[in-house]
Formats: sequence, C-alpha cells, structure tokens
Amino acid sequence: MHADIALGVIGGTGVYRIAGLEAVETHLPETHYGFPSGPVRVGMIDGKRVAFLARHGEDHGVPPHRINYRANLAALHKIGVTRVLAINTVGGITERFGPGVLACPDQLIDYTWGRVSTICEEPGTDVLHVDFGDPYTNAVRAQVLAAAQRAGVAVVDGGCYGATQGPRLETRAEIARMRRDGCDLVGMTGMPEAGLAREMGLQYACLGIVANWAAGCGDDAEITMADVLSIVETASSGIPPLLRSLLAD
Ligand SMILES: CSC[C@H]1O[C@H](OP(=O)(O)O)[C@H](O)[C@@H]1O
Ligand code: HPA
Repeated sequence: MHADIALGVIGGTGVYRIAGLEAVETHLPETHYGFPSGPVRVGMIDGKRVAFLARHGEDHGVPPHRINYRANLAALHKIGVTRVLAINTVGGITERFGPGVLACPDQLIDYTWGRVSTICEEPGTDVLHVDFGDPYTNAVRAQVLAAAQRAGVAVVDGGCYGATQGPRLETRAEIARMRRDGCDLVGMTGMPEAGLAREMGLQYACLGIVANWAAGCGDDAEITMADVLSIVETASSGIPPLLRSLLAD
C-alpha cells in the first residue's frame, strides 16, 4: 500500500523534470479521455510522494492547442493526486511581472477557442456549472506563497493570467487589449487546464515563470525560444526549494 501523493506538479515549457525528485515509479495510465502527454513520474521529496507530468510531453512534442488537458489531469487524478501545482511559462504584461519573476496569479481570462474545455461533453454526463469566481484554489495559493516565503524564494502574490490560443505569440495590439482587460501575464495553457481541474475536484494553483516581456511591453526585443528557455532555466532554480518547503508543511 502506497502512501498518498502529497502533490502533483505539471511542468510547462522548459520544466521537464524537477531537480531532487528521483522518480521511482513511472505511470502511463489510460484515462476515460485517453492518454496523458507523457509518463507521470512519481518520486520522493523529503519523504513525501510527488508526481510530475510534463504538460507538452518530455520532448515538448505537443503544442498548447493540441494538449489533451483532460487526460493529463485525469491521469494525475487516477494515480491519487488531489492537489496540483501547475507551472506555466508566461510573458509579462504589467510592471510587476518582468522576466525572471515567479508569480502565483489569482485570476484568469480565457481567450482560447476550439479546445475541449469541459468534462461534460458526452450525452449522459452530468451537466456541471462549477463555481469559478476564484479560478485557483485559494488554500493552495496560500500554501505556495507561505512556502515561498519560508524558503526565501520571491513570488509575486496575485495577477491575472490571460490564456491565448497560440501557438504563435501575440500581436502588440492583442497584448494592449489584454492589458486593458486587466491581464498581467500571458500564456497559452492556463485554460482549459484550470477549469477542468475545478470540474474534476482537484485543488489547483499556478506558479508562473515570467520568461519575457509580452509583445509591446518592456523592451522591444524579439521573443526567441532560446531566450525564453534561458530565463526559465535561471528562474526555475527557485522551484526545488519552494517545493521542499511546501511539502514540509
Ligand atoms: C514562448 S514559449 C510559449 C509556450 O510556453 C508556455 O507553455 P506552458 O504554459 O506549458 O509553460 C506557453 O503557454 C506556450 O505553450
Ligand atoms: O509572450 C508570451 N505569450 C504567450 N505565451 C507565452 N509563454 C511565454 N511567453 C509567452
């Protein structure tokens, strides 16, 4: 009989493993929605079981609009995960969210289209109207922020994540509109992931890694994947101590 899984981590762009998490089990569960993007690696961090799944696959083969978000979350759920920390690489729109910042947003706006965004698709399934006023689980946000503080890792509390369709980056006009709408961060995977997590009853919070200024914000530099990955590599050094602190709680 296994101990419970204390945390499920979904890694985004540039985060394909967690330093210090030595995987001892690998699961590739078939779910009601099909297979996840790749294997779920389960290992120990300071005596606690942690599951890790690379959202785009470990070789980053799945673009944001083609991710089977339902299968990813259902796979975590199936192996016993109840609390999820989603790591999302994002662009920064407003001043507090420059490259290198870690952030734990508290709101989001969904600009995606054409994605399967609910588990009540098939005839015969219950129609769900989940409360989504606070799209992230407040208790998990509080745990993440407290853990970061204890670990001495700077994490900005709050902010609004705007989820775009991608895979292309946004135009300056699109980002200007998102700023007017109240978005602080932009990424391509925050939805439907957060909404599905709520429908599945998973506790869920986002840790955003700001990799670049969004189009027309900050400097006017071209956004390149090489720069994004380099910033993510540096900024994600705060993640292992944050996780150890979160799991020690
Ligand atoms: C310029 S990188 C864009 C890519 O990175 C983000 O992925 P994730 O949210 O999984 O970390 C963004 O959503 C895009 O998929
Ligand atoms: O500027 C961006 N836009 C959308 N998604 C992103 N993920 C990292 N940076 C960005």
